[in-house]
Amino acid sequence: MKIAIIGQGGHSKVVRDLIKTIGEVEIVGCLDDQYNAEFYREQVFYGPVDAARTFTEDFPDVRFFVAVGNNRVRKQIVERLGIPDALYATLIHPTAHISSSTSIGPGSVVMPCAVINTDVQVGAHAIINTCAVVEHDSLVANYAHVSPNATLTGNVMVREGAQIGASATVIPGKEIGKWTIVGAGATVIDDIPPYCTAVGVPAMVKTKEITGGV
Ligand SMILES: CC(=O)SCCNC(=O)CCNC(=O)[C@H](O)C(C)(C)COP(=O)(O)OP(=O)(O)OC[C@H]1O[C@@H](n2cnc3c(N)ncnc32)[C@H](O)[C@@H]1OP(=O)(O)O
Repeated sequence: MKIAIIGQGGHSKVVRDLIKTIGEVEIVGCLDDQYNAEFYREQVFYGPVDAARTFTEDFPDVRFFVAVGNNRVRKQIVERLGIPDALYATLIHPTAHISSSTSIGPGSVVMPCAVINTDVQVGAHAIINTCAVVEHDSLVANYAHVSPNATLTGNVMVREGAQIGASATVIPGKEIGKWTIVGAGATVIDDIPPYCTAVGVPAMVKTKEITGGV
């Protein structure tokens, strides 16, 4: 598979490393708004994000991956490009355990040693980060991020764009509202509303966002 990576920050570095590990995937494009001109270096195309549209015409077999860690920015880029879902790659590290009954949407990545158990749904452009555990019947919706070492126990619903911070735990059956951030190390024992930040053990709502979602 040939792939064009969108975004050149820290998350992108890890994604490119994962791609090397997978093998059989060749990076043919690096797109980021830090490039204001289009050019080739060592047979790899570099250019601004919007070059992705013309890229699909020149290289119809290329798949795209938005490797931007910020959930909101990732969504904004996907919406701005309007590329069909089928042209996004789904990337899974070979050390991740994924149940055969799990579905993972386009543009999502599963990092090393993550475990995604039975009947989980992972939406599009989501991140299941290093050593995260997503237990049975849970949902990780579009643009959500389960950070390194976080644990979603059974039947947990993580709504669109929400982030579960590193090493946080959500007990069974709880819902994390869309675009909410659960702080690192939190233990969630109640539903958390959308558009807020919740921290601590047990997790309490700390700040209500005034900006809303994307
Ligand atoms: C590979 C990767 O890097 S993947 C990325 C993984 N990233 C993470 O896990 C980061 C998760 N983010 C956090 O935990 C952040 O601290 C957030 C989002 C919860 C809060 O960030 P900010 O909005 O910048 O809050 P800020 O640092 O100003 O702290 C606000 C208050 O919350 C407290 N607080 C912040 N984070 C936490 C936390 N994780 N647990 C407990 N309390 C916290 C602060 O002590 C402060 O308390 P005070 O008002 O009593 O002084």
